[in-house]
Formats: sequence, C-alpha cells, structure tokens
Amino acid sequence: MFSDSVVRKLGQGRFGSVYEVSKAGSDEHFAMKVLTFGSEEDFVKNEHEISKLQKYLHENVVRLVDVIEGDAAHYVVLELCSCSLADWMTAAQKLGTMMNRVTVFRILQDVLAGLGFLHSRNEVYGDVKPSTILIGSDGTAKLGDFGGVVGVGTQKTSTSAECGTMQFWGPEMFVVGGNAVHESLAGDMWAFGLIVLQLLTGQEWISGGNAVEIAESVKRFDFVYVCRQAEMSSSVEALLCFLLSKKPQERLSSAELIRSGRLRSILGEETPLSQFISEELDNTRSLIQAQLNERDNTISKLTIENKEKDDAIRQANETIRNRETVIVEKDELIAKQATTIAELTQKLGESVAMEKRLSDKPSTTQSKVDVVEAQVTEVAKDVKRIERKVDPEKAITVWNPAHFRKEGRRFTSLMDEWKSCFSDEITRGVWRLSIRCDKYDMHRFGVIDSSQLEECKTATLDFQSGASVFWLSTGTVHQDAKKIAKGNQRAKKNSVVTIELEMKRHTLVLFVDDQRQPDSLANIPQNVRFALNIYNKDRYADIVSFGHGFSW
Ligand SMILES: Nc1ncnc2c1ncn2[C@@H]1O[C@H](COP(=O)(O)OP(=O)(O)OP(=O)(O)O)[C@@H](O)[C@H]1O
Repeated sequence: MFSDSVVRKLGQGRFGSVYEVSKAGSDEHFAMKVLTFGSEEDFVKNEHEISKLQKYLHENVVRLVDVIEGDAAHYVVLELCSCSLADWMTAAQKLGTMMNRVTVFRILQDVLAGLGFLHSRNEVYGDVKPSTILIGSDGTAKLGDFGGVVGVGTQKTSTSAECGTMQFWGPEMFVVGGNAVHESLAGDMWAFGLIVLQLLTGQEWISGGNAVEIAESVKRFDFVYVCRQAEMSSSVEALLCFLLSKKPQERLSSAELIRSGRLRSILGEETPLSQFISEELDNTRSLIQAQLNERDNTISKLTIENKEKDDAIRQANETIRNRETVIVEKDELIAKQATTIAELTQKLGESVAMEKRLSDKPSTTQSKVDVVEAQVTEVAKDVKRIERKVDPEKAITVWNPAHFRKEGRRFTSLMDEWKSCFSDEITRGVWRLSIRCDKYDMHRFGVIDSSQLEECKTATLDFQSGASVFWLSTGTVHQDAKKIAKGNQRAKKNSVVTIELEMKRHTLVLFVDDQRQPDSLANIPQNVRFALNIYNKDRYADIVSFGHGFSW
C-alpha cells in the first residue's frame, strides 16, 4: 500500500530510518519507520516497540497507522508530524530566536500529558529527549519513539546504544560500565526537568564526549547554579528543584505535577495563552518551513554530489574496462610473439644442429676436395700432354676444361697470345653458357665440333679455321667464320651473352642480356664442346653460368 511512494527521508534513528510516504491513490502522507531485524533479538525488540505503540492511543502519543512485516524489516506507519522538538530547537538556534514561554509551556504540558498517560499505566517511557518528542501538524507535542518503553520495576539494564541518549539519564541510572537501569518513573521526570531547563535557556547543560565524562557531568550537575547563571525566576527554580533532584524519590511524579498546575502557574502566568496561540503557530510554521527548506537544500546538494560520484564511478569503471581490453589484446599479442619466438628458437636449434652435423663432417668434404684436386692434377697432366704436341710457333694455352663447370670462374689472359678452353664433350640435352667479358674485343666463344678439336688446338686457334661453328667476336656474332648474323644485337661491355645449345634439334641460339636474338644457328654437329677464346693481354671473361638449360 505504501510501497513505491517514498517522498523523502525524515530522519535517522539508531535502529532505523524514517521516511515520509504517501498512500497509494490518496493525498494522505505518513511517516514510515523502517526497523530492520538482522537477528532474533532485533525482531523481538521491534515487536516490543510495535506492541507498545499499538497498545497506547493518546493525543500526546504518536499514532500508529499500520505495520507491515517484511523479510528483513518491520515497516511501521505512523501519523506524519512536522518535525521533532530537537529539529525545532536547532532551527530556532540557527535563526537566533528563543521559544517564548507560551510555546515552551504548551510543549511541556503536552509532553507531561503523554508521560502522565504512560505512567498511569505503569510504563516508563525511558527515552525522554528532544529528538523523541514530535511536533504534530497542529503543533501538538507527542511522544514519538516507543523503543525504550518498559514496565515499572522491570529490571532492564541496557547499554547506551540501546536506551536513549545518556545526557538525559538520571544520576541513579548510571551503573558500572556505562549501562542504565530503567525501572522507575522518576528517571523520565529527571529527563523532563532537563528539557524544561533546555527550553527555557536554549542551551544543553550536560556535556561530555564519552560515557564516563557524561556520567561525571550528570553527577556534578547543579541546577541551582544553572538557574542562577541563567537568571531563572525563583518559581522556575522551585519547579526544577522537584524534577532535578539527585534523589529519585524526591522528584515529583507526572501525576503530581499535572495535578498541581505548577507548569501553567509558572510558565503560563505571564501572558494569557490565547494571546500567543496564533502568533506562536505562525512562528512554529515558519521555523518548521525554514527547517524543511534547509533539509531539501541538503538533500538536493547530496543528490547532486551522489550523481557526480556516480558519474565518476561510471567513468572510472569505463576506463578500467578499456584498460582490461587493452591488457587482453596485449596478452594475446605477447602470446603470439611467444609462439613465434618458440618457433624461431626451434628453427635456430635445428640449423645449429645442422651446422654442427656439417662441421662434424670435415673429413667427407675434405675427401671430396682431395678427389677434385686429384682430377684437376690428372687434367693438368692431360693438358701438358696436349701442349707438348702444340707447335711452339703457334702456341696457344689451353685452360683446364673443368673450369667451365665452376660458376664465377674468371679467365684472364696475361700474355699476348690466344688462350682457349673447351668444355667436356656434349652429345645430348640442352646446355647453356652465359659469359660476361670486360670487352668483346678479341674475345670469342661458341661451340666447336669435337672432331675438329685437335686441329683447333694445334693450329692457331682461330675460329676462322672452320672448326668453329658459331662465335662472338669483337662484339659481333659470327657463323661459320664468314657470315655475320643478321639483326642480332651487338654485345657491349659487361653485357651478359648466353648461348643455348639444343642437341635434339641441333640448334644454337644467342641471347644478349636475356634478349633472344633473331638469327640462330642450325645443323650443329653430333659431338660438340663449348669453347672460350681470349686474345690480348689483361683481358678477362667471367663464366656467369654453365649447365643444363631450358629449351625455348
Ligand atoms: N512520525 C514522524 N513524523 C515525522 N518525523 C518523524 C516521525 N518519527 C520520526 N521522525 C523523524 O525521524 C527521526 C528519527 O526518529 P527515530 O524515532 O527513529 O529516532 P530517534 O528517536 O530520533 O533516535 P533514537 O531511536 O536513536 O533514539 C526523528 O528525530 C524525527 O526527526
């Protein structure tokens, strides 16, 4: 019925919060006290307070409207009052005003009536203080908190946290350890006396920050001294003498005080009540309004602050979420890099192992070198044998044919004589020889008929002898020593010139810098060798590549 209709928070007690609520479907407003229960003990305490409120109906007791029992709290719906006496006194203090005697009288009379009602039923209110006295919408003061109500003589010892504010305990209530004993009605009258003094002087008279200091302050308290200080009338002093006596049995009971009419005679004597009523109600209203405004301001300030805090928290959460995403991405990147590193490390390990395997086999390599060198020696002998047959007049130098097999080999002529080199005999397949000369002047290379080889070696090795079938000389391509190929490009210094021999078709094709030249040679004999021929000192030719080629 009252859910979802909270208008604002009215106050906060030790055992719960109080809210203004509106009743669904009506304009009626109430106060709702939320008494939570975390334990069986709390539950019993709440039930105690509720049962007392249910039991006592009086115009100076706050009216209980309804009780709703939730899973973890009792929702106690009460008549809505304007404020507590404590709120009013604080507001008056802030405005620098004092309550006039009539107001004071009216409030005290209401409180006394409430206490008298409870006391007549042998109940100790147990928590008389400005914050438990509520001012109703018509200005009537009411006892508003029944959590401390106990039957007279009930041996109830409670801690300061449970039973009201220690500043209002009578001196007899203090027992060892800062606890209170509530068993007599006189305790309520002491607190009532303190409220009289506080309302008349606008000041609190019991001080102290902790239980021991407060107990000391109560025991030392001397109302006569206070009355003199505050220049109270003797009649007020006389009244307080019967309320603030250190001996409980000397205090007036609520019934005696009501019967005696002392409150009216002392406080109401100066001005007839009627004169002040309307003025006082106005004052009350403006004070209450001032206080309500202040509360609203505080609430709106807190709302703004809370909103700012919420925004800040939201932003911080957003930043954290973004950072978490970046961290996850970085983690993934690191994981990927770790995998790559592991793979590379494995590959490195494999290549180190391979290197080690290779370096462990020097003897194999060495033996290959030995074989090659032996072959070279054999070939050198061969060459010498051939050279011996050469006509010294027309001597030519023949290089080792094995040179052809080595890419990058450079042939150099140091003397002014022909120098030649012939590859092994070629009978089948496709073969290519690429060569780069410092100058194509006096360089020749091509293929030569094997059957003509001896003649070529012994004769001045001039390809014009007819033994040659194809060659390049002074940058020009020649065929059969006579014919200059048509349309073929001239080779320049450092051009790479390639000849491709195809033994199936018996053709020889020329390339200059990878450009196939139009004029090629057919009818190449069955058995041929590649030939390289240099004339002139300090000339050289590099074999760029030699081996099986591809047919075009
Ligand atoms: N019926 C009511 N109408 C208007 N305001 C109320 C009502 N009941 C309580 N309040 C406000 O809520 C405040 C807290 O009330 P509550 O009874 O919970 O605690 P208290 O008696 O002030 O303190 P404690 O319970 O700690 O002694 C009061 O001081 C008062 O300002």
